[in-house]
Amino acid sequence: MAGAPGDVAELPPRLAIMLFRNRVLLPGAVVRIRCTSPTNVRLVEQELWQKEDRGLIGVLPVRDLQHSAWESKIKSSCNGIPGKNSRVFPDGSRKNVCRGVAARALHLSRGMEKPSGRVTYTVVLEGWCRFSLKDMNARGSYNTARIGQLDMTKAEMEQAEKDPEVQLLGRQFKVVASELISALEQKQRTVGRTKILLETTSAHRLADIFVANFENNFEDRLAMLDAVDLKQRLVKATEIITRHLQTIKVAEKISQKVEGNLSKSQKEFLLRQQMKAIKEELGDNDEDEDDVVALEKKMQNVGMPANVWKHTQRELRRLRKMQPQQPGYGSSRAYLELLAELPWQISSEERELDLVAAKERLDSEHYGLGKVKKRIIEYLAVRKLKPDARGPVLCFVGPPGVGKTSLASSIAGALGRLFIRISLGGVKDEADIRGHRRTYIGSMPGRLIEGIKRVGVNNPVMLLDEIDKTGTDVRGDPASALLEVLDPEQNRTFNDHYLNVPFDLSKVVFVATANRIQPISPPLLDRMEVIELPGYTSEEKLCIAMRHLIPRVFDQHGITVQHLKIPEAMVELIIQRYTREAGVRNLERHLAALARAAAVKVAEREHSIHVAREVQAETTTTTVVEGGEVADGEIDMEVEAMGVHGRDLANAIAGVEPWHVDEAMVETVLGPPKFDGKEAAERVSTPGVAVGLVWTAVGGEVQFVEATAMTGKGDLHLTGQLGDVIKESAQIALTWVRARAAELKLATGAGRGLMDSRDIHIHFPAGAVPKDGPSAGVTLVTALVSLLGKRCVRADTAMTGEMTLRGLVLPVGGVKDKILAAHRFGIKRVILPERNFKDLQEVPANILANVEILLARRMEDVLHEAFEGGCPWRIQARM
Ligand SMILES: Nc1ncnc2c1ncn2[C@@H]1O[C@H](COP(=O)(O)OP(=O)(O)OP(=O)(O)O)[C@@H](O)[C@H]1O
Repeated sequence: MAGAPGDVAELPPRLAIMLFRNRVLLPGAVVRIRCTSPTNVRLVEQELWQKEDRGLIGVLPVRDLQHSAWESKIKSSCNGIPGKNSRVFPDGSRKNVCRGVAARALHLSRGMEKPSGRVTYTVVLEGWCRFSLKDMNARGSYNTARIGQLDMTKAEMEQAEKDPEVQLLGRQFKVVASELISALEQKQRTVGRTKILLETTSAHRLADIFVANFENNFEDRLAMLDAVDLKQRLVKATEIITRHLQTIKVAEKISQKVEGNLSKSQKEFLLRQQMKAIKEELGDNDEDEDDVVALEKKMQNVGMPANVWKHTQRELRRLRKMQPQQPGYGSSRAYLELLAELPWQISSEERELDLVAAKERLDSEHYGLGKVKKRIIEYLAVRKLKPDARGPVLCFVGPPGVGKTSLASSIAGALGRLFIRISLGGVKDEADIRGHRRTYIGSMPGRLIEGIKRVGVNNPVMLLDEIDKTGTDVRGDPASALLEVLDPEQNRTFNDHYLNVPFDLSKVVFVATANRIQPISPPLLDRMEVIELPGYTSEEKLCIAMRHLIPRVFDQHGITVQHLKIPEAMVELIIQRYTREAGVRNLERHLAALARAAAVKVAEREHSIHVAREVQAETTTTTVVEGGEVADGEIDMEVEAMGVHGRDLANAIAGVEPWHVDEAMVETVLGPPKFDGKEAAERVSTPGVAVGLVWTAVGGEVQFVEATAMTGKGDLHLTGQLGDVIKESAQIALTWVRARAAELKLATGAGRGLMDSRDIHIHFPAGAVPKDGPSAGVTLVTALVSLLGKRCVRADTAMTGEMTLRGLVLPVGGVKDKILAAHRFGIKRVILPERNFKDLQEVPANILANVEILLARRMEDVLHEAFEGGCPWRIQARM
């Protein structure tokens, strides 16, 4: 026996029969079965395992219901009754279709023997050819049957295949079969082996194999088994496979239709669900994803311009693709959060500008400053008439604490806009204004965008504080970035490097402040209108303190005039002895210190009142009986404790005298006076010291110049924080003095010796204030003449001015500030270059009434006024 299944030479007349419950083995099909029942185990053992040759057995399909019936039928009717080989159906009918398939074992394996002695076999069987059951013998340990071969032999088959009808049916079947293979191939199932069979195997054999492979229905398989006739078999197989093919096609169509009906968003939803599931599997936190959704929602509502929205969408997509642990996720998120938080469309409502109210507001918040307030009102009036007018940017220039910031905030109040202060002090990097590009690690938006984010509206009043303190270095020029900010043409599309999309700053009202004009770059200055605030006189400071600072400080510390009284005299004392500033910042600080001290006292008082009442409550819960007699049980009046907490505090101590600030208290709180008005007199009490007036970033300043002589070769040494110009001034001063030694009567005696053989050392001791102005020439000469003539300069005199080699005194700047500084310092006489006369108009009258101004054209005039009478070289002053 050889060849492929179906190519049957001859079957033996009797075969051992194995019953297949609800399964049909067809020729060409391969099954793997595990035999555990004693009958089958014995069958396998004897018919297959113990035979050297490959054994053949008969496989007979039976229905479940039939199974037991068969057992009995086989015993009663099938056995030994030829012609009764019929299949018994549940309805009791009998059909003459009792057929099976002879099968050969391709592989056999024997299971381990169990302790009970039982063994099992696993058999791989291949269907070989159909047979009919003639009779069954169940007398042995398993069934055997006499059989008759049904399938044709190879030679008969070849003959039959020549029939054109068989050939046609065969071709038809192969067409359907190959269609099925291609349909399955599309689904990427492994159908390779079946495909090969299609080309190499005859149609009738293929029919059995296809049905065995693709059809699970017991009845159909049974029908196939019954189809002994070739034509019938091909027709049956074509029908079964066609049906199978249709089912696949319909399923395909339905799934395509369903897919087509899914909208893009549904697909996205499905994909997201899948992603969520995957993330859950991976243990990734899904909160971030929810956050991103919230972020996107927020962004949809902030009214971004279309181009920004497009850009944002792109960034969002990028973020979604990232894992939260991935580097760059955090920065990408922070960036998107900034985009979501910026007020693209949010403006605070600008109320109708009431100029009268604005003026009242300015007056109520600031004392004096008449000119400044006038200019602000003009500025507001223009805005009222033409709201989108591209007026100049106001720039308040003045020393610290003169109210620049608070004026800007009053403008915001008058316009009904929000106020934001951007500090530009020390900004040297352009990125501080414009932000870093996002490629930098730790990049951030610039201060302007950051400020806009903080304030939350796109039309605030933005104060560019200390605009003069921006410097230029290798990291770029912040001033040029500011130019763009302040230019109405350009700030509509302000481009912050970090933001990377334009932001409209055109609705922002810019106000700037500076201590000095000089450091501001000319193009920037050109875009601004400078309003100077020079500093206050003592009288102005007193008024500011009484009207504005004290009420504000009290309010900030939760105390009232019922707790503390600061008399004017004490405020004056603080102004004179504890502060020497142009503004009122330190004054405010000192007043705050007094208020704090008072707050402590008030709190202590509160505590003592509280305890006293409680004691009273306990001891006075006694009975008071009219007539003065105490009678048990007769209660007329009960005395109750008073609550003195919280708001009752003011009432509780209402009866208590307010705390009056006196000199002793000022000293206790603020320490001993810092300035006593005698400093100048003390310092000029030795020859070689002169008092000059200089101008610095913090306004006018009093400056001592000390000159000494020591053994040397007649060199000049200069110390202090000095610039080149002042060094030159010192050289001119020495040259001038040496040239006039005789005239000044310095060239004789000790003076002469000092002049020629000794080094001169000039020192500017006042702190670390850099001094570069040219205006120290006059003071330097005076100090040298004092040193060499061994005469002291008048104690109450200060001077300012530059000079030429020929002794002409040149005009200088900042005269008003310098005179204010001298006044603060307690100096009574100021020597000025004659040509600065016009500057005196700016000096408040009350100052001029207190400080004597002496004007000089030549250096000799200055010297005449600087030294106290009796000067040996007294020169006629030309005033
Ligand atoms: N004329 C004034 N009337 C009332 N208060 C004033 C006046 N000038 C200054 N102040 C008060 O003095 C304090 C300091 O003023 P502000 O902070 O505006 O000074 P500034 O000139 O901006 O100083 P800086 O240049 O240091 O920022 C504030 O409390 C301010 O209200």
